[in-house]
Amino acid sequence: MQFKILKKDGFARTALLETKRGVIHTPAFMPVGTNGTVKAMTPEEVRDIGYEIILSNTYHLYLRPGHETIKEIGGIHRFINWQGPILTDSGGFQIYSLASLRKITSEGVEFRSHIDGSLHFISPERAIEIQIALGSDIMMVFDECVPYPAEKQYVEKSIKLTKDWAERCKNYFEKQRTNQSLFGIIQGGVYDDLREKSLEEIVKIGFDGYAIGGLSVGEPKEDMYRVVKNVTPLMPEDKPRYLMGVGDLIDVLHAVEHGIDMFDCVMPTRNARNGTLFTSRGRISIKRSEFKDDSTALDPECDCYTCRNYTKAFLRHLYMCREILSMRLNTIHNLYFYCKFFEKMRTAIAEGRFQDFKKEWLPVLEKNFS
Ligand SMILES: Cc1cccc2c(=O)nc(N)[nH]c12
Ligand SMILES: [Zn+2]
Repeated sequence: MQFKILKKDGFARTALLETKRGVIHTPAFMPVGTNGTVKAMTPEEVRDIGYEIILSNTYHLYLRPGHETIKEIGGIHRFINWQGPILTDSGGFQIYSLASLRKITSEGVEFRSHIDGSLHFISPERAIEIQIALGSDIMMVFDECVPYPAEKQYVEKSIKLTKDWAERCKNYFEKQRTNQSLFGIIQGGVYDDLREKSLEEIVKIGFDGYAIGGLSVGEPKEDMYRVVKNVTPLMPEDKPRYLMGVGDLIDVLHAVEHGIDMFDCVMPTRNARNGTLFTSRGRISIKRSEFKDDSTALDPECDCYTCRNYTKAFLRHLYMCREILSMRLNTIHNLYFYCKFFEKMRTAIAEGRFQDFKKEWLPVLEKNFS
Protein backbone atom coordinates (compact mmCIF):
# COMPACT_ATOMS: atom_id res chain seq x y z
CA MET A 1 0.00 0.00 0.00
CA GLN A 2 1.38 3.42 -0.99
CA PHE A 3 0.33 6.70 0.66
CA LYS A 4 1.44 9.72 -1.37
CA ILE A 5 0.81 13.21 0.00
CA LEU A 6 -0.03 15.56 -2.89
CA LYS A 7 -0.55 18.93 -1.18
CA LYS A 8 -0.56 20.37 2.32
CA ASP A 9 -2.55 23.38 3.49
CA GLY A 10 -1.76 23.90 7.17
CA PHE A 11 -2.25 20.48 8.80
CA ALA A 12 -4.83 19.54 6.16
CA ARG A 13 -3.51 17.43 3.29
CA THR A 14 -4.67 15.72 0.11
CA ALA A 15 -3.11 12.37 -0.73
CA LEU A 16 -3.45 9.23 -2.83
CA LEU A 17 -3.87 5.93 -0.99
CA GLU A 18 -2.91 3.32 -3.59
CA THR A 19 -4.19 -0.21 -3.01
CA LYS A 20 -4.04 -3.22 -5.31
CA ARG A 21 -7.74 -2.72 -6.04
CA GLY A 22 -7.59 0.97 -6.81
CA VAL A 23 -6.65 4.44 -5.65
CA ILE A 24 -8.41 6.34 -2.88
CA HIS A 25 -8.28 10.16 -3.00
CA THR A 26 -8.06 11.51 0.55
CA PRO A 27 -9.58 13.09 2.57
CA ALA A 28 -12.02 10.26 1.83
CA PHE A 29 -15.40 9.20 3.18
CA MET A 30 -16.19 5.47 3.42
CA PRO A 31 -19.89 4.61 3.19
CA VAL A 32 -20.77 1.91 5.74
CA GLY A 33 -21.73 -1.47 4.26
CA THR A 34 -22.22 -3.41 7.49
CA ASN A 35 -23.76 -6.62 6.09
CA GLY A 36 -21.91 -6.29 2.79
CA THR A 37 -24.28 -3.68 1.43
CA VAL A 38 -24.49 0.10 1.68
CA LYS A 39 -28.14 -0.12 2.67
CA ALA A 40 -30.61 0.47 -0.23
CA MET A 41 -27.81 0.96 -2.78
CA THR A 42 -26.37 -1.30 -5.46
CA PRO A 43 -22.54 -1.25 -5.56
CA GLU A 44 -22.75 0.39 -9.00
CA GLU A 45 -24.83 3.25 -7.58
CA VAL A 46 -22.28 3.80 -4.79
CA ARG A 47 -19.43 3.80 -7.30
CA ASP A 48 -21.30 6.05 -9.78
CA ILE A 49 -21.85 8.63 -7.03
CA GLY A 50 -18.07 8.72 -6.75
CA TYR A 51 -17.02 6.54 -3.80
CA GLU A 52 -13.79 4.59 -4.10
CA ILE A 53 -13.81 2.55 -0.86
CA ILE A 54 -16.50 1.12 1.40
CA LEU A 55 -16.42 -0.24 4.94
CA SER A 56 -17.77 -3.61 6.08
CA ASN A 57 -17.90 -5.31 9.46
CA THR A 58 -16.11 -8.43 10.64
CA TYR A 59 -18.55 -8.92 13.54
CA HIS A 60 -21.67 -8.98 11.34
CA LEU A 61 -20.23 -11.09 8.51
CA TYR A 62 -18.69 -13.56 10.97
CA LEU A 63 -22.09 -14.07 12.62
CA ARG A 64 -24.00 -14.10 9.32
CA PRO A 65 -23.36 -15.70 6.79
CA GLY A 66 -19.96 -16.67 8.30
CA HIS A 67 -16.49 -15.82 7.01
CA GLU A 68 -15.91 -19.38 5.75
CA THR A 69 -18.97 -19.08 3.50
CA ILE A 70 -17.67 -15.79 2.09
CA LYS A 71 -14.25 -17.31 1.58
CA GLU A 72 -15.82 -20.29 -0.22
CA ILE A 73 -17.74 -17.93 -2.52
CA GLY A 74 -14.46 -16.23 -3.45
CA GLY A 75 -13.97 -13.55 -0.80
CA ILE A 76 -15.83 -10.40 0.15
CA HIS A 77 -15.28 -8.51 -3.15
CA ARG A 78 -16.89 -11.35 -5.12
CA PHE A 79 -19.58 -11.87 -2.48
CA ILE A 80 -20.80 -8.26 -2.42
CA ASN A 81 -19.79 -7.41 -6.02
CA TRP A 82 -17.57 -4.45 -5.07
CA GLN A 83 -14.26 -4.62 -6.97
CA GLY A 84 -12.72 -1.54 -5.31
CA PRO A 85 -10.93 -1.35 -1.95
CA ILE A 86 -12.82 -2.56 1.15
CA LEU A 87 -11.89 -1.75 4.76
CA THR A 88 -13.20 -4.10 7.43
CA ASP A 89 -13.58 -3.07 11.04
CA SER A 90 -12.34 -5.73 13.45
CA GLY A 91 -15.43 -6.29 15.55
CA GLY A 92 -14.23 -4.74 18.81
CA PHE A 93 -16.57 -1.81 18.52
CA GLN A 94 -19.54 -3.84 17.25
CA ILE A 95 -19.25 -6.36 20.09
CA TYR A 96 -19.19 -3.44 22.54
CA SER A 97 -22.14 -1.68 20.92
CA LEU A 98 -24.33 -4.59 19.79
CA ALA A 99 -23.61 -7.88 21.53
CA SER A 100 -24.83 -8.80 24.99
CA LEU A 101 -23.28 -10.63 27.92
CA ARG A 102 -19.79 -9.59 27.00
CA LYS A 103 -16.90 -10.93 29.04
CA ILE A 104 -13.60 -9.21 28.31
CA THR A 105 -10.44 -11.07 29.39
CA SER A 106 -6.83 -10.64 28.32
CA GLU A 107 -7.46 -13.51 25.91
CA GLY A 108 -10.29 -11.84 24.02
CA VAL A 109 -14.04 -11.22 24.24
CA GLU A 110 -16.82 -13.71 24.92
CA PHE A 111 -20.23 -12.48 23.82
CA ARG A 112 -23.70 -13.54 22.79
CA SER A 113 -24.79 -12.81 19.21
CA HIS A 114 -27.33 -9.97 18.91
CA ILE A 115 -29.00 -12.12 16.22
CA ASP A 116 -29.75 -15.42 17.98
CA GLY A 117 -28.07 -15.22 21.37
CA SER A 118 -25.49 -17.90 20.46
CA LEU A 119 -22.26 -17.77 22.45
CA HIS A 120 -19.02 -16.71 20.71
CA PHE A 121 -15.44 -15.90 21.56
CA ILE A 122 -13.18 -13.65 19.48
CA SER A 123 -9.49 -13.25 20.21
CA PRO A 124 -7.19 -10.79 18.43
CA GLU A 125 -5.84 -13.65 16.29
CA ARG A 126 -9.37 -14.76 15.40
CA ALA A 127 -10.32 -11.20 14.39
CA ILE A 128 -7.40 -11.17 11.93
CA GLU A 129 -8.10 -14.76 10.76
CA ILE A 130 -11.67 -13.68 9.91
CA GLN A 131 -10.52 -10.55 8.03
CA ILE A 132 -7.96 -12.62 6.10
CA ALA A 133 -10.74 -15.06 5.13
CA LEU A 134 -12.92 -12.13 4.01
CA GLY A 135 -10.00 -10.79 1.97
CA SER A 136 -10.53 -7.09 2.75
CA ASP A 137 -7.84 -4.70 1.51
CA ILE A 138 -7.47 -2.87 4.84
CA MET A 139 -7.95 -4.74 8.13
CA MET A 140 -8.30 -3.18 11.58
CA VAL A 141 -6.71 -4.53 14.74
CA PHE A 142 -8.96 -5.95 17.45
CA ASP A 143 -9.27 -3.21 20.03
CA GLU A 144 -11.30 -2.45 23.12
CA CYS A 145 -13.45 0.56 22.32
CA VAL A 146 -13.57 2.41 25.65
CA PRO A 147 -17.13 3.46 26.49
CA TYR A 148 -17.94 7.04 27.49
CA PRO A 149 -17.82 7.95 30.32
CA ALA A 150 -15.09 5.75 31.74
CA GLU A 151 -12.96 6.15 34.88
CA LYS A 152 -9.33 7.02 34.16
CA GLN A 153 -7.97 3.86 35.79
CA TYR A 154 -10.32 1.76 33.65
CA VAL A 155 -9.04 3.54 30.53
CA GLU A 156 -5.43 3.04 31.68
CA LYS A 157 -6.01 -0.73 31.95
CA SER A 158 -7.90 -0.75 28.68
CA ILE A 159 -5.15 0.86 26.59
CA LYS A 160 -2.75 -1.81 27.89
CA LEU A 161 -5.18 -4.49 26.66
CA THR A 162 -5.57 -2.69 23.32
CA LYS A 163 -1.78 -2.52 22.99
CA ASP A 164 -1.33 -6.24 23.81
CA TRP A 165 -4.09 -7.14 21.37
CA ALA A 166 -2.56 -4.92 18.67
CA GLU A 167 0.76 -6.74 19.08
CA ARG A 168 -0.96 -10.12 18.85
CA CYS A 169 -2.86 -9.00 15.74
CA LYS A 170 0.35 -7.91 14.04
CA ASN A 171 2.26 -11.07 15.05
CA TYR A 172 -0.53 -13.29 13.74
CA PHE A 173 -0.86 -11.24 10.53
CA GLU A 174 2.88 -11.35 9.85
CA LYS A 175 2.85 -15.14 9.94
CA GLN A 176 0.17 -15.22 7.23
CA ARG A 177 1.94 -13.06 4.63
CA THR A 178 -1.23 -12.02 2.77
CA ASN A 179 -1.09 -8.87 0.64
CA GLN A 180 -3.58 -7.04 2.84
CA SER A 181 -2.86 -3.96 4.98
CA LEU A 182 -3.34 -3.65 8.75
CA PHE A 183 -4.19 -0.43 10.61
CA GLY A 184 -3.58 0.14 14.32
CA ILE A 185 -6.15 1.85 16.56
CA ILE A 186 -5.34 4.45 19.23
CA GLN A 187 -7.55 4.50 22.31
CA GLY A 188 -7.29 6.46 25.58
CA GLY A 189 -10.78 7.86 26.12
CA VAL A 190 -10.87 11.61 26.69
CA TYR A 191 -7.62 11.66 28.68
CA ASP A 192 -4.85 13.50 26.80
CA ASP A 193 -2.00 11.73 28.62
CA LEU A 194 -3.51 8.28 27.98
CA ARG A 195 -4.14 9.18 24.34
CA GLU A 196 -0.45 10.07 23.94
CA LYS A 197 0.58 6.86 25.73
CA SER A 198 -1.65 4.73 23.49
CA LEU A 199 -0.40 6.56 20.40
CA GLU A 200 3.26 5.91 21.28
CA GLU A 201 2.60 2.23 22.04
CA ILE A 202 0.62 1.60 18.83
CA VAL A 203 3.05 3.52 16.59
CA LYS A 204 5.96 1.58 18.18
CA ILE A 205 4.38 -1.70 17.04
CA GLY A 206 4.15 -0.28 13.51
CA PHE A 207 1.19 -0.44 11.12
CA ASP A 208 0.26 0.55 7.54
CA GLY A 209 -2.04 3.26 8.88
CA TYR A 210 -3.41 4.52 12.19
CA ALA A 211 -6.94 5.13 13.43
CA ILE A 212 -8.26 7.16 16.31
CA GLY A 213 -10.85 4.96 18.04
CA GLY A 214 -13.01 5.55 21.07
CA LEU A 215 -14.55 8.77 19.80
CA SER A 216 -18.09 9.46 18.57
CA VAL A 217 -19.20 7.22 21.43
CA GLY A 218 -21.27 9.88 23.21
CA GLU A 219 -18.49 12.13 24.52
CA PRO A 220 -19.03 15.92 24.43
CA LYS A 221 -17.97 17.52 21.12
CA GLU A 222 -15.32 19.63 22.86
CA ASP A 223 -13.67 16.44 24.14
CA MET A 224 -13.69 14.92 20.65
CA TYR A 225 -12.25 18.11 19.15
CA ARG A 226 -9.55 18.39 21.83
CA VAL A 227 -8.45 14.76 21.38
CA VAL A 228 -8.38 15.08 17.56
CA LYS A 229 -6.47 18.38 17.81
CA ASN A 230 -3.88 16.97 20.21
CA VAL A 231 -3.44 13.45 18.84
CA THR A 232 -3.58 13.88 15.04
CA PRO A 233 -0.37 15.94 14.60
CA LEU A 234 1.49 13.30 16.65
CA MET A 235 0.41 10.48 14.31
CA PRO A 236 2.97 9.43 11.65
CA GLU A 237 2.67 12.03 8.89
CA ASP A 238 3.50 9.60 6.08
CA LYS A 239 0.74 7.11 6.91
CA PRO A 240 -3.06 7.37 6.52
CA ARG A 241 -4.93 8.74 9.53
CA TYR A 242 -8.47 7.40 10.04
CA LEU A 243 -11.00 8.87 12.50
CA MET A 244 -13.43 6.02 13.17
CA GLY A 245 -17.18 6.59 13.21
CA VAL A 246 -17.03 10.28 12.31
CA GLY A 247 -19.18 11.91 11.42
CA ASP A 248 -21.27 14.90 10.68
CA LEU A 249 -19.58 17.24 8.22
CA ILE A 250 -18.78 19.89 10.85
CA ASP A 251 -16.76 17.26 12.73
CA VAL A 252 -15.21 16.12 9.44
CA LEU A 253 -14.15 19.70 8.58
CA HIS A 254 -12.54 20.11 12.02
CA ALA A 255 -10.73 16.77 11.74
CA VAL A 256 -9.45 17.42 8.19
CA GLU A 257 -8.11 20.78 9.40
CA HIS A 258 -5.98 18.84 11.88
CA GLY A 259 -4.75 16.27 9.37
CA ILE A 260 -7.23 13.36 9.32
CA ASP A 261 -7.48 11.52 5.97
CA MET A 262 -10.25 8.91 6.30
CA PHE A 263 -13.76 8.79 7.77
CA ASP A 264 -16.68 6.41 8.10
CA CYS A 265 -20.15 7.07 9.48
CA VAL A 266 -23.75 5.92 9.11
CA MET A 267 -24.82 9.58 9.27
CA PRO A 268 -25.74 10.07 5.55
CA THR A 269 -27.32 6.64 5.02
CA ARG A 270 -29.18 6.19 8.32
CA ASN A 271 -30.58 9.76 8.21
CA ALA A 272 -31.67 9.25 4.60
CA ARG A 273 -33.75 6.22 5.57
CA ASN A 274 -35.39 8.29 8.30
CA GLY A 275 -36.26 11.06 5.85
CA THR A 276 -33.61 13.53 7.09
CA LEU A 277 -31.85 15.02 4.10
CA PHE A 278 -28.80 17.30 3.92
CA THR A 279 -29.03 20.13 1.39
CA SER A 280 -27.32 23.37 0.37
CA ARG A 281 -30.23 25.16 2.07
CA GLY A 282 -29.94 23.17 5.31
CA ARG A 283 -31.42 19.98 6.74
CA ILE A 284 -34.83 18.90 5.46
CA SER A 285 -37.22 16.45 7.13
CA ILE A 286 -39.08 15.31 4.03
CA LYS A 287 -42.14 14.05 5.95
CA ARG A 288 -43.11 17.62 6.94
CA SER A 289 -46.52 18.63 5.56
CA GLU A 290 -45.05 21.80 4.08
CA PHE A 291 -43.62 19.62 1.27
CA LYS A 292 -46.95 17.94 0.39
CA ASP A 293 -47.50 20.07 -2.75
CA ASP A 294 -43.93 21.21 -3.28
CA SER A 295 -43.04 20.64 -6.93
CA THR A 296 -39.45 21.86 -6.55
CA ALA A 297 -36.37 19.66 -6.42
CA LEU A 298 -35.02 18.55 -3.06
CA ASP A 299 -31.91 20.69 -3.50
CA PRO A 300 -31.69 23.22 -6.36
CA GLU A 301 -27.89 23.11 -6.18
CA CYS A 302 -27.63 19.33 -6.36
CA ASP A 303 -27.39 17.40 -9.63
CA CYS A 304 -27.82 13.91 -8.19
CA TYR A 305 -30.30 11.48 -9.81
CA THR A 306 -32.90 12.23 -7.12
CA CYS A 307 -32.71 16.02 -7.44
CA ARG A 308 -32.74 15.90 -11.24
CA ASN A 309 -35.84 13.68 -11.53
CA TYR A 310 -38.17 14.05 -8.54
CA THR A 311 -40.04 16.69 -6.55
CA LYS A 312 -40.15 17.13 -2.78
CA ALA A 313 -43.87 16.25 -3.06
CA PHE A 314 -43.06 12.84 -4.51
CA LEU A 315 -40.22 12.17 -2.02
CA ARG A 316 -42.58 13.05 0.83
CA HIS A 317 -45.28 10.81 -0.68
CA LEU A 318 -42.85 7.88 -0.92
CA TYR A 319 -41.78 8.40 2.69
CA MET A 320 -45.38 8.58 3.96
CA CYS A 321 -46.16 5.35 2.08
CA ARG A 322 -42.98 3.76 3.54
CA GLU A 323 -42.06 2.86 -0.02
CA ILE A 324 -38.67 1.17 -0.56
CA LEU A 325 -37.94 3.76 -3.26
CA SER A 326 -38.02 6.43 -0.52
CA MET A 327 -34.97 4.89 1.15
CA ARG A 328 -33.21 4.52 -2.18
CA LEU A 329 -33.77 8.05 -3.52
CA ASN A 330 -33.00 9.65 -0.14
CA THR A 331 -29.80 7.61 0.25
CA ILE A 332 -28.64 8.52 -3.27
CA HIS A 333 -28.98 12.19 -2.39
CA ASN A 334 -27.31 12.13 1.04
CA LEU A 335 -24.40 10.03 -0.20
CA TYR A 336 -24.04 12.42 -3.15
CA PHE A 337 -24.07 15.44 -0.77
CA TYR A 338 -21.27 13.88 1.29
CA CYS A 339 -19.28 12.81 -1.76
CA LYS A 340 -19.43 16.25 -3.40
CA PHE A 341 -18.47 17.91 -0.11
CA PHE A 342 -15.35 15.72 0.10
CA GLU A 343 -14.51 16.40 -3.57
CA LYS A 344 -14.79 20.17 -3.05
CA MET A 345 -12.76 19.94 0.17
CA ARG A 346 -9.95 18.01 -1.60
CA THR A 347 -9.89 20.64 -4.37
CA ALA A 348 -9.79 23.46 -1.81
CA ILE A 349 -6.80 21.86 -0.05
CA ALA A 350 -5.08 21.22 -3.39
CA GLU A 351 -5.52 24.92 -4.23
CA GLY A 352 -4.41 26.12 -0.78
CA ARG A 353 -7.93 27.44 -0.05
CA PHE A 354 -8.91 25.26 2.92
CA GLN A 355 -9.59 28.20 5.28
CA ASP A 356 -11.75 29.93 2.66
CA PHE A 357 -13.56 26.65 2.06
CA LYS A 358 -14.17 26.27 5.78
CA LYS A 359 -15.54 29.85 6.07
CA GLU A 360 -17.77 29.32 3.02
CA TRP A 361 -19.17 25.96 4.15
CA LEU A 362 -19.49 26.25 7.94
CA PRO A 363 -22.78 28.26 7.73
CA VAL A 364 -24.27 25.62 5.36
CA LEU A 365 -23.09 22.79 7.60
CA GLU A 366 -24.46 24.51 10.73
CA LYS A 367 -27.88 24.48 9.06
CA ASN A 368 -27.56 20.74 8.41
CA PHE A 369 -25.78 19.30 11.40
CA SER A 370 -26.37 21.40 14.46
C1 LIG B 1 -16.37 1.90 13.88
C2 LIG B 1 -15.90 2.59 15.15
C3 LIG B 1 -16.49 3.78 15.55
C4 LIG B 1 -16.07 4.41 16.71
C5 LIG B 1 -15.07 3.88 17.51
C6 LIG B 1 -14.46 2.66 17.13
C7 LIG B 1 -13.42 2.05 17.91
O1 LIG B 1 -12.98 2.57 18.96
N1 LIG B 1 -12.88 0.88 17.50
C8 LIG B 1 -13.32 0.26 16.37
N2 LIG B 1 -12.73 -0.91 16.01
N3 LIG B 1 -14.28 0.79 15.57
C9 LIG B 1 -14.88 1.99 15.95
ZN1 LIG C 1 -29.48 15.55 -4.70
